[in-house]
Amino acid sequence: KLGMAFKKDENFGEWYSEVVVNSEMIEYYDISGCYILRPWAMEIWELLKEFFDAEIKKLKLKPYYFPLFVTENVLQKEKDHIEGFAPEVAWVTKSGKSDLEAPIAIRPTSETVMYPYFSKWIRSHRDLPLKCNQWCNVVRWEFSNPTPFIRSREFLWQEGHTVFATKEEADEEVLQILELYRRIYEEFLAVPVYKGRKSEMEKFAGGLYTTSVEAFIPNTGRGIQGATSHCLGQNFAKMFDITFENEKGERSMVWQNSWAYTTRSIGVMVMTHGDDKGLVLPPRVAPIQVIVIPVPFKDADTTAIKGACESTVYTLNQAGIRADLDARENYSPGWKYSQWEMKGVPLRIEIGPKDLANKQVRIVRRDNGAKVDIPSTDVVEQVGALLEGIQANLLETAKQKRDACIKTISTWDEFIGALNDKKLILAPWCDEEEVEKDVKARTKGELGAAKTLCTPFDQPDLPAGTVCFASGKPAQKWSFWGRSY
Ligand SMILES: O=C1CCCN[C@@H]1CCCn1cnc2cc(F)c(Cl)cc2c1=O
Ligand SMILES: [Mg+2]
Repeated sequence: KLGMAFKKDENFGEWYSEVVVNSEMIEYYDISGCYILRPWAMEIWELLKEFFDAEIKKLKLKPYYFPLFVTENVLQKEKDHIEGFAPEVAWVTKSGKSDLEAPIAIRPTSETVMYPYFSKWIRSHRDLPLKCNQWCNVVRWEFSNPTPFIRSREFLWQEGHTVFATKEEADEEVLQILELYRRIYEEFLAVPVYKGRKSEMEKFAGGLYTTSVEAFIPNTGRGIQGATSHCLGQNFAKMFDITFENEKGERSMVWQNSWAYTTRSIGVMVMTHGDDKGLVLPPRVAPIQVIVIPVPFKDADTTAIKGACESTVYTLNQAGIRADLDARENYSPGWKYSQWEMKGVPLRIEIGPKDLANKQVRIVRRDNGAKVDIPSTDVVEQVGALLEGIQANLLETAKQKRDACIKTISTWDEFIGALNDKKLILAPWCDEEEVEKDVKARTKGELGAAKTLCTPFDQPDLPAGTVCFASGKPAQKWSFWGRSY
């Protein structure tokens, strides 16, 4: 069966589940919140990883792999680090029929796994900076509605954990990594994001401050954290006794960062670009950028047509373009068009007897359906230009849709109105946590409460005398508010 049963603008949740399955990214699994990531998803993950890993290697990050398991007493090391998270920790309590002496946790994140060894490895300033990154899975036994890529009980991520002698070095790296996350979203996934700082209430409790890139899903009117880069300050140095002897022979505590992005990024891309024909892939993350399909005609020379298709694929591959041939005999061209549209392949090339005779190929764009006939000799240049055009068009279109959802407000009534209109709200705020808590309390409901998403680095000017939309006190900053994933 082909085609979508649900429409994006009518049944977003069902549409999304259908797209990730029909495009062969996801297979549902018999444990709730767990999903099988199939090649069409893993190849995207690998393309993102290729970029990010190369970039952090330039920053001198070293690859590590720490154990999946952490003992109870180490995990509990610091109450406030894991307060509130305890219910989502998964525990191993038995092996075979026998109970383990002490339960062992499966890592939900790796601070407590790594930092005792950072303490052991770091003695002198010569051991700094320490730059550790691992690509792995983590488990968080969440109970809120599981969603493929977006919220799952196991997910893939990279987690960077770095250690510096000075706060200045840490502060600088936090922003370098955040810029890489922006690039992942805007340059690869074609998803617009805002860089900003989390509030004291929303930040990572164990850290000093949290920065993030924030996306927005217009269909649900919800913000979504794309990736996060924390400065941990010296909090974990204190917890885990990570100190070093500086040049003057004094013992000092280190400054640390930690940062991550996850397979959630793939789900954000699906939600942003998908349409009622299925997935729409940005070329820079498309496992197949061009699918070439022979269009045989009753007595036409099918061998010649197939030959033309094969040489087109070869020529494109030689130019570094990810092209493939769909020469399956048991499917009609029309069926193939629908299937590759469902999988979101950016370009389709059709070659039939007429095209062969005219020494041309027909190219069809997935993003806007445009068809163009081009001379076979120009195929590499034209395909390259079209792929760049699609990449840019997807980002621009997504930016316009997101910007159309932004509502700048100044009063409580306007805030509630915008919230009900599924807007991304930009509001003047007094920056008091009590007020943030109060807004959460006053907007509680089945759709979830409103919260601060981030305080964007790029601040509009705040006229003197502007008051906080919720408290009426003098506003200190503009912040993004809204419901979120
Ligand atoms: O976000 C990152 C970047 C990469 C490394 N980690 C930090 C903070 C992670 C917060 N966090 C997030 N979720 C958690 C869930 C848990 F069950 C426990 Cl015990 C702890 C946490 C927890 O600390
Ligand atoms: Mg969580």
